[in-house]
Amino acid sequence: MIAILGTGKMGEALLSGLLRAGVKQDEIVATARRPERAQALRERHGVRVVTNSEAAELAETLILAVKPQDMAALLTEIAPHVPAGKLVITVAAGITTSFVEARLGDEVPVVRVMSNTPVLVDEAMSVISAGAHAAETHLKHAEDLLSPVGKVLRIPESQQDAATALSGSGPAYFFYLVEAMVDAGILLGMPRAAALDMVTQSIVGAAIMLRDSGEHPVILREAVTSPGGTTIAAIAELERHSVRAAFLAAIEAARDRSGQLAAG
Ligand SMILES: NC(=O)C1=CN([C@@H]2O[C@H](COP(=O)(O)OP(=O)(O)OC[C@H]3O[C@@H](n4cnc5c(N)ncnc54)[C@H](OP(=O)(O)O)[C@@H]3O)[C@@H](O)[C@H]2O)C=CC1
Ligand SMILES: O=C(O)[C@@H]1CCC=N1
Repeated sequence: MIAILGTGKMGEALLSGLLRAGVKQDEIVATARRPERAQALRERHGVRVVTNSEAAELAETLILAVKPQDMAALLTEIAPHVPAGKLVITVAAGITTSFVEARLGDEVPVVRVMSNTPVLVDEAMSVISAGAHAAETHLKHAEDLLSPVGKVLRIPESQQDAATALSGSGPAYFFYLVEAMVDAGILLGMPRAAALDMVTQSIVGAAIMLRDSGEHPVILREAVTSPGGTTIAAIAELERHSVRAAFLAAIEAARDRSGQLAAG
């Protein structure tokens, strides 16, 4: 039995992914804080919604997906129900495996995961790291759960905050870029729907080329950039506005914020 504790946006995305991957409805339970949220989860997914302590008792694998600020309270609540035999998987920015181990007891195997919202379309990027008591079997189990909903990479826990900044938050940067490009289309007099179509298809095409061609992004960009042409006129403006430096600073800020989150 798998339990998802704190089934909000990310928890529900994982829940739906596990169901699509073939986990049966009676092999998974969820928890929620508000009755209306519990009802919505039951109606949408046909799973049982139980209390946190029931979930911790029932399941061998616990996926904790509350906000970082809510993690300490949740761990205190479930601690009496989590013996060393259970696997605890966290999906929370900034929450270290030692933070969890300190509250659940010494021997509990913990795997820290940072995934992202494309889990909803089976295209997640999930990075995983083992806590002090997580063995190869625990990492493998976490990989098996996450692989059907996207790509999984093992990384040292010291890189988790950086990964949170890059791929956990990553989709938001692309949505932001799309918004900005659609605004540019509007500025040029393009109807909004047409601009959104053009930008969306461009980002999908570019993403698939990047993933499937194996080419370096510089090569792909150079192939679009004709001497004296339109693309270089745009890139000159991006450079003039220090867009690359803005990305470096932004992602560094996200990494730093991830490191602060466990403190609340
Ligand atoms: N959104 C994203 O793109 C990503 C988020 N994450 C991580 O996932 C985690 C969840 O984020 P997200 O899904 O966006 O946040 P949400 O607020 O949507 O989900 C958290 C859910 O947990 C519920 N909750 C809080 N405390 C308890 C409790 N004690 N018992 C049961 N349920 C509880 C909340 O209830 P209520 O609805 O009442 O507030 C809420 O539904 C975070 O730690 C975040 O860092 C990771 C990767 C990407
Ligand atoms: O913004 C956040 O804190 C979460 C973590 C990664 C993506 N969203």
